[in-house]
Amino acid sequence: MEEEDQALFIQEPQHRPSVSTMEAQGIPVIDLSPVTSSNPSLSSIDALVKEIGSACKEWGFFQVTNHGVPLSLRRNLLEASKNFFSQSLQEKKKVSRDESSPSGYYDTELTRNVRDWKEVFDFLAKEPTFFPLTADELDDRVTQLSNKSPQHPSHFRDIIQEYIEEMEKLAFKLMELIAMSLGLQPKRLEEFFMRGQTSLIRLNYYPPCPFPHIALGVGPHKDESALTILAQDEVEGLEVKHKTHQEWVRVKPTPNDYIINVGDIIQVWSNDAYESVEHRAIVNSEKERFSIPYFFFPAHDTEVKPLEELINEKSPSKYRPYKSGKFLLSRMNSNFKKQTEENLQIHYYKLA
Ligand SMILES: O=C(O)CCC(=O)C(=O)O
Ligand SMILES: [Fe+2]
Repeated sequence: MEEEDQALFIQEPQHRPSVSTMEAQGIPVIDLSPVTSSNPSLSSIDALVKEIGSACKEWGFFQVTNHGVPLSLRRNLLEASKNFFSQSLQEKKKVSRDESSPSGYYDTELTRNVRDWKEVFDFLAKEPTFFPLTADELDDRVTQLSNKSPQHPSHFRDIIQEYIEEMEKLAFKLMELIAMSLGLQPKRLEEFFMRGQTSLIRLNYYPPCPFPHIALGVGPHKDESALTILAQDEVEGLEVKHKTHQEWVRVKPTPNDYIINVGDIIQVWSNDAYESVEHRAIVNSEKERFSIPYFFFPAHDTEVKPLEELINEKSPSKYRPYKSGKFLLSRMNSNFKKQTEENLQIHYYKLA
């Protein structure tokens, strides 16, 4: 990052990290071998579906083991990410994100209008990605987005593409399990992703921060995705807002597992049965930290609304429909440039 004015990063007192934050006890660790091994038994899948359902309901966050993603691939991508970010700012800026495309390098992102202490590199999972041209709900013009590729490291594009394929496989498996846990047909949610996707992978780099008590790596937010699959390195930093006692709890790094969180879209599809949970990343003054979230998104023109099977007279729809791509673009715009008003949140679509 460039030499910066500290004032830009200062969080409001209520958002500042606390030194005494507890390490989370009980974030569910779920073994996916029933769906990743070659001959699973029906009863083990049944038990898995139940575990996923209660993790989504109670936490909105869980970790998965035996997920089937080759560890070597994850290590290679982490290595490539380290190589990329270790370059000079001038080199990194050759692949800068700009207002017309969300892909590329960026070191001035905001979350809810405060600067994050981080650098990122974003890469679209599909090329081209069809996306709304503007966030205006009345404008139906569509554009095609493509990726920026750094020169260095040399195999960057191949590694990231291979990794995205693995993330997609895992995301589809998780969507099936989540659908089943809601009492839906296993493939019920797949259709939203088959016509296209706006899925995105992000390389996060959090440099050591000289004032970690007043800044954050990523400010508190909920992911706009259907779900997110996060790889963290061995340095802790992720914190999750506990659903019942509303305190921040720290997620212990598990370098071989993945952290899964329910995003805003599942919250709406499930009509609030599963909620998208607020989370943030803290920074520290000594160690750098890397993380790699994969945000799984349906086609941009997907009209997101509670699923018919899950609403009835007794439990009516809690949301008015919105277009997935419009919401995402509005958030991308407000993360890119400081706004005068509060940025768009999922509760905006909530029916009174
Ligand atoms: O770095 C982390 O652990 C979390 C990152 C995150 O929440 C995000 O990029 O949306
Ligand atoms: Fe996030």
